Amino acid sequence: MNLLEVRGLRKRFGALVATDGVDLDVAPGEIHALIGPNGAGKTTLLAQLAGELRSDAGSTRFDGQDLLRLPMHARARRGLVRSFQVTRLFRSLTVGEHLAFAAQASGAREPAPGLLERAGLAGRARDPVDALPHGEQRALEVALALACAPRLLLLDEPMAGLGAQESLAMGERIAALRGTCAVLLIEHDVEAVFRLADRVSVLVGGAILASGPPAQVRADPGVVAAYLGEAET
Ligand SMILES: Nc1ncnc2c1ncn2[C@@H]1O[C@H](COP(=O)(O)OP(=O)(O)OP(=O)(O)O)[C@@H](O)[C@H]1O
Repeated sequence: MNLLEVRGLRKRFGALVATDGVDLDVAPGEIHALIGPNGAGKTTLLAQLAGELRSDAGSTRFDGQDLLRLPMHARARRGLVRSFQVTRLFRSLTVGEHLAFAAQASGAREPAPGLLERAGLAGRARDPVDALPHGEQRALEVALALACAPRLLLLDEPMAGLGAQESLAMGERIAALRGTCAVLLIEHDVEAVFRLADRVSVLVGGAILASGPPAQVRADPGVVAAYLGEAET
């Protein structure tokens, strides 16, 4: 059974149809990448799934349960967790304090053992977030989401703004989650996506153009014409 099943999802902003009847499946433990041109509706779709934006029509089932009326925090408690940028407000708190808050907010008493190591932040628990280099702040964002014990982690461009080395390290950390929690990630770095993902879905004009294993999607003439031709040159 799929962990996430999205059917006919729609979202309109005035006259603009941002999400135009999206069907999407995410299997337990898989790494699923959502790619597509700028303005295709990727962030909007992620916000709808997280419960941050209300959908106009369609259904979203998570672990067999209809999410329609569930607000964001209730979705997070069921294991559908979106990562957010570390806010400026709390930058003087330590890495350990951030993780403790995130764990408590999700109903756990403390962060799972080994979380810092899994996030690539071993030895950083007592450091203020201010002191972390950019790559480690992005790693902390993933760690905060992991502290909420996700079964499906939603990541919006986790490699954006990272250098080549940091980007590779982030990819390895995401790959290490395979099988323990599912990941749905938006990413513009096409090479990273095709290395990392078990399945890739391509969103164009608010609708899914293709979905399948990376090699199949990469060879799809419709995908090449609509996105990859441009993204890979
Ligand atoms: N709150 C909003 N109000 C009005 N229009 C919006 C709003 N949010 C997004 N849009 C529009 O919806 C469309 C989809 O935007 P979205 O940010 O979801 O695309 P995206 O695929 O994530 O793009 P990018 O890759 O550039 O981040 C765009 O035309 C955008 O301008």
